[in-house]
Amino acid sequence: MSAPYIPCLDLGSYVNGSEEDRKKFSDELGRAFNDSGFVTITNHGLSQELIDQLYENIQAVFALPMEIKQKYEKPELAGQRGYTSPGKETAKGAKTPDLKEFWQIGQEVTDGDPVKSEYPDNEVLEELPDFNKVTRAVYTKLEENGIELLRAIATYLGLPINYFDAHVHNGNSILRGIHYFPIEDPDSLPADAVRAGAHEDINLITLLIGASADGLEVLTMGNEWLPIKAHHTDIVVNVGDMVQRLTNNKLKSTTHRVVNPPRELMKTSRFSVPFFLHPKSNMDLTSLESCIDGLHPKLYEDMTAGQYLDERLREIGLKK
Ligand SMILES: O=C(O)CCC(=O)C(=O)O
Ligand SMILES: [Fe+2]
Repeated sequence: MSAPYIPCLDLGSYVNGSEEDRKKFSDELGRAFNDSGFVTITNHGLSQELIDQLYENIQAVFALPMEIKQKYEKPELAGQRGYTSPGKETAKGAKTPDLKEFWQIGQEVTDGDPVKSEYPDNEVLEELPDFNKVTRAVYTKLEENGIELLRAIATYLGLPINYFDAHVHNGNSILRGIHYFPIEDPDSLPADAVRAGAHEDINLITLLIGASADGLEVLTMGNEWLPIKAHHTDIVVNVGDMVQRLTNNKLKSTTHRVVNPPRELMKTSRFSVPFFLHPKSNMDLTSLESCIDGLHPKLYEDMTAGQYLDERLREIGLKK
């Protein structure tokens, strides 16, 4: 169950519901994104079996010896595919890198779309053949959910329901498996070292599969950190900077972080799997005219999604 500030919505009522149910879902989603920028979602169509397989596989990857994992670390890909070791990503504006390692999986283009040439190949993990199959299934399901959520947002914004469809078809989305590793000696850490420093997501929207332990917090409008209490099987969904830009801050890309566990749990791992839904790089993120008026002057420079992503990857240290 989530705190009332973060509503829990039934995605099944949108995907399979009546016109009235769909309108209600889209209004509630839009209002929440206008307010806290976060919701949790039930009835998302990912079976418990698939989620369990995902976690088994994610845990198995990070349990591999470092020399195996590093075979799949390609700094020239700016962490966008395969493995990224501890100490590489630093939240924008922070000095100390996050206490995490991660693995990224990107889009597979299979319909002859020329956008294929823009995407590096996925790293195929030879040691765990199931990993590639399971993560691909999760990628596809989360992408489908994300497209439905963007349709509901388009309706809320008064845009044609399929406004985002062509932009996200074969988009540059990323599934990221994260391991927040055990901290053996907390006293040896810099005082500002955290699992994930306060940040906003870069992409359109993020869908996060039930993190394996507490720790995720969002910054409320009252400037307080609120822990997210999602049920293990729920998906947490939040607005990213690309939707915030497009809507000239009508929908909020809310700051969030992952805090370190209490001292007695420092030696435990935390796993989570966000899916960062990105459009194709040529999507224009110029703020919608309908979101600009005397009370809401235009805040952002015009930019494409590709230009914006490039700028942000440099800011967080993944791209040199
Ligand atoms: O691990 C989590 O619960 C959140 C991760 C996150 O916010 C991110 O990777 O952008
Ligand atoms: Fe995030």
